[in-house]
Amino acid sequence: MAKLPPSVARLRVAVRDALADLPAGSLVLAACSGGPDSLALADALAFCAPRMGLRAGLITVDHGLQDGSDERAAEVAEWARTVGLDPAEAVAVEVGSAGGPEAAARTARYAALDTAAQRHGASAILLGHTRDDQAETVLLALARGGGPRGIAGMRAVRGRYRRPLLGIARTDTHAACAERGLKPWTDPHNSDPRFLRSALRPALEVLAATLGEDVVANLAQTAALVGADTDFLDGLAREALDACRVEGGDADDDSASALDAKRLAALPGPVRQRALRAWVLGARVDGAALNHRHLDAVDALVADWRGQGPTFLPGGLAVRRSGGRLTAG
Ligand SMILES: Nc1ncnc2c1ncn2[C@@H]1O[C@H](COP(=O)(O)OP(=O)(O)OP(=O)(O)O)[C@@H](O)[C@H]1O
Repeated sequence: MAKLPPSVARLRVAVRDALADLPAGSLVLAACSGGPDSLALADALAFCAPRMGLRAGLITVDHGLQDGSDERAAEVAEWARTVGLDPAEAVAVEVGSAGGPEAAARTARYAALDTAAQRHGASAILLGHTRDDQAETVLLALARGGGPRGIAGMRAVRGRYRRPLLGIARTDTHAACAERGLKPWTDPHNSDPRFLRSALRPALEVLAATLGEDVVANLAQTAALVGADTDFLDGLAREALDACRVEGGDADDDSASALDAKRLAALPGPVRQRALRAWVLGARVDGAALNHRHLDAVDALVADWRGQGPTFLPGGLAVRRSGGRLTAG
């Protein structure tokens, strides 16, 4: 019997490990662009799922942004049927313009994937982000001053989404496609420098040439380490937040409860700042527009209190301190 190529084996092990906790009979969907990463992922899923007592399907989203994208999506769905993925669906979406082309496509894509998962009762949706994508994410977060939350990069599990390939090199997904005779589609955006990630690729190549090939793995490893620390601190912050809550504000008001400023001030900075972030996010703030300057201003009401006025957050939420209490409304 021919030996399994290492790239194919690594992908299958990664997919198997990522699905190990799912009960038998669960449906897992691969989100597949038709590109090499998610095609290799879908192929590994088609192999692993039946051997694990799981059901497996594929969703490909047609963003309608390029000529022939509908045909490409139909081809991906057709291929999926041939390898036994069921459901195998091409879903067309309308892409808006909010936040720029990449963000608008992403928003439409995730909405379509969520809807498909609900329609089919899927337990998990798999994304094909690789170790190289993770390294790019970390580099971008470092360059933008993203802080630990940004440097933690993409999470292996986020709600129903899973990323089995975060530890797998892009060279492996490409090799696996070649070994398995898969014909990935090359997204012209992936080499279009107008798109930020594409623009980062040469920067990573320079870093790898200067510091050694391990740079990509090390950046991805940094994300995993920082992610674990961040999760731990977030857990402490949630407990601390609950301990700081006091009755306050208008009983009819569904805004966040009031907080005891003195108790907050006694917390270590990293825990306090995370607790305050969790608190405002629970108070109908526009989370996507919330940045560190907003959070610093909220923190100053506790840690640098000089009788200052309210701090206004995206979405119109006002955080104020009075009578030793912090309220948001
Ligand atoms: N049109 C799409 N339909 C379904 N899923 C998609 C689509 N585009 C992206 N995805 C999912 O999101 C992941 C990340 O997409 P992105 O375009 O950033 O990645 P990529 O590294 O170019 O991956 P790929 O080689 O799979 O295209 C993909 O691996 C795939 O799981």
